[in-house]
Amino acid sequence: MHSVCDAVMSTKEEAKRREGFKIALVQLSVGPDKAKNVAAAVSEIHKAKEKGAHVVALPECFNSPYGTKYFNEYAEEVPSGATSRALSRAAAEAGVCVVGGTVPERCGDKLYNTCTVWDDSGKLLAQYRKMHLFDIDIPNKITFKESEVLSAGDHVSTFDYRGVRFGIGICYDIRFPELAHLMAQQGCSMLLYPGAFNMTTGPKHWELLGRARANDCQLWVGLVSPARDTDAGYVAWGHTTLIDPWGQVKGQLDEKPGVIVEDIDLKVVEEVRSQIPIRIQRRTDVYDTVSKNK
Ligand SMILES: NC(=O)CCC(=O)C(=O)O
Repeated sequence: MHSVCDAVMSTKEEAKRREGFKIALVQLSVGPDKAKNVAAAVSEIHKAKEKGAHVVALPECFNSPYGTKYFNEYAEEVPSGATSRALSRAAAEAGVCVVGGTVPERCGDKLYNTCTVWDDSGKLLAQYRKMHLFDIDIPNKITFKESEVLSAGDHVSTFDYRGVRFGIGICYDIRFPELAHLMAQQGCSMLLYPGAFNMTTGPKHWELLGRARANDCQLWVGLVSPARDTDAGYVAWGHTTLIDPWGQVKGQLDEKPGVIVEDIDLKVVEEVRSQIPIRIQRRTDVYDTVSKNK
């Protein structure tokens, strides 16, 4: 039987929980050995738990090198594939929520760039397929065409954990403020973008876009990259970054493997939103962003 004292304690604990949580953004070294990549991710999930993390986020394409020629070979079904099963088990064993970066997902004859999210019992909480495919051509710098191999997702994906609503975008998705706005409108306090920018657009836009989305949606943003491997066909910028709802960088790695473990204070979301009330000042009589697909 629960006493009044127990009830007061649990209300206090609940109130504290609502104030925030600890996040780990893991910048992994990714190579051609899939099993090794997945084992490294699992090991980092356990280490993050030891550092007190409640939510652990991995980078884009963490089980495979990033490149159109790799996606078919490394693709797995969700949630039956080996990588899904390993993430589910790691989340349950460590007792954390795992935002599983991305993996090439096979579904029928289609391939997607997909993020899976696992709760602390190992249950699949969310599955998001990259909506804006990375097709760019900057002459003499970088040409990339994900759409040669991948199909685009068409659903916005948010999930709730510890009473907090999170939204997911994948890398190039961050260039599209409409997606971020939809997730903010749906009640998100934090957006997580597993991403692998490159040596041309990374220095120019990675932090800028993260700060822009944090500032215009007034929420926390986490950008999670693989570490840089200069021998890889696609060289990632790295610089995993955590940004607060004021648009300020609260933590940033360089190009090497590493992890950011930080407290996420949810009161800052309310503070910014009440002090600069753009959310209620939007001229939706003139413009709007609406979702046509939940
Ligand atoms: N993996 C990606 O979507 C890369 C996006 C990118 O580098 C960009 O500049 O945008």
